[in-house]
Amino acid sequence: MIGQDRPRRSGLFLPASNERALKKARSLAADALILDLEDAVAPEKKHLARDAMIAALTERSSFRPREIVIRANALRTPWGEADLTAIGKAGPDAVLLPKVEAVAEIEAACAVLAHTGNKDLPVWCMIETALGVVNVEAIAFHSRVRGIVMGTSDLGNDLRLRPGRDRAPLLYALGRCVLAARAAGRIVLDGVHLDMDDMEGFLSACQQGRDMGFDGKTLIHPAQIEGANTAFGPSADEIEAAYRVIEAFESARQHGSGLAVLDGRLVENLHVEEARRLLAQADAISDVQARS
Ligand SMILES: CC(C)(COP(=O)(O)OP(=O)(O)OC[C@H]1O[C@@H](n2cnc3c(N)ncnc32)[C@H](O)[C@@H]1OP(=O)(O)O)[C@@H](O)C(=O)NCCC(=O)NCCSC(=O)C[C@H](O)C(=O)O
Ligand SMILES: [Mg+2]
Repeated sequence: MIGQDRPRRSGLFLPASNERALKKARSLAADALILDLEDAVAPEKKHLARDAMIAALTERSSFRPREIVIRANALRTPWGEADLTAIGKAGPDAVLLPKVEAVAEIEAACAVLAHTGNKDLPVWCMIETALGVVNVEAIAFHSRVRGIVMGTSDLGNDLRLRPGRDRAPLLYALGRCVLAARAAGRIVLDGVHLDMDDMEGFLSACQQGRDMGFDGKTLIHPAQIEGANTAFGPSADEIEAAYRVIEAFESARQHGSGLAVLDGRLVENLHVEEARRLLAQADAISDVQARS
């Protein structure tokens, strides 16, 4: 696993062709910026977006500590090969492949990247079709894949479902993708909430995604960043509870027991692992904040 230690609570999409958004992004508290060359960019602006992406990456230090991920067009489109060639040369933190349905697409993308001399670029895959969900286990376990990102809008369309406010019709696909990503040790990000005026619905979707095990959520507007960072980051109460769990367990170990009881609840090794993971995430967030 590479770079799994950094926070990915919020992954903000922005069209690479949007100069104002690119400028704004340098001041935003998103953990990752996903510069889009795909669906947010009109066909006549694809070249412009690619050039803007290359220019942005020559100034990458101005975006730090944010992770920079570029979403390419698929290789089956007229722009995919040129996108991957430019991305391979520019060297972002990761490339995001859209609408991945089979391992062969990852191999083909990696072959284009390798032609540029970039053989190690982490690959994130969007799962946003029925076939993608069916093949998500093989996709997640591919050795170059580091992240799985849900494309819930395209997926809903492909499945012909109506997500509703509670997203119940999407839950099987979301859960299956979390399962595959966790089994393979990958990052996994939830899909976007398109209604920018519906903050209540957005926050509820963040909580649902957090409860399901997602690392974070993809976003479309700066106003969504704070809610995602709060929902997917540990709260002050959780941090305090984590310290207490570790302390209680270590004290029990010193007295020769493999179990502790804290506030009437059993504490086992797995809870200590969970507490240490939470504290490591809190440290990673503090580190990012200190570098902002
Ligand atoms: C939707 C938007 C076009 C709205 O933009 P705008 O009209 O500029 O909004 P505001 O006036 O409210 O913006 C206020 C300031 O914030 C900046 N801004 C806005 N959006 C972003 C952004 N995403 N990243 C960075 N900065 C942003 C504006 O520039 C204003 O700042 P300033 O200039 O200083 O005043 C726009 O939000 C947008 O384009 N959002 C992203 C859309 C996108 O990328 N969509 C594709 C990804 S989602 C997807 O594809 C779904 C997936 O594949 C699936 O299938 O589910
Ligand atoms: Mg999509």
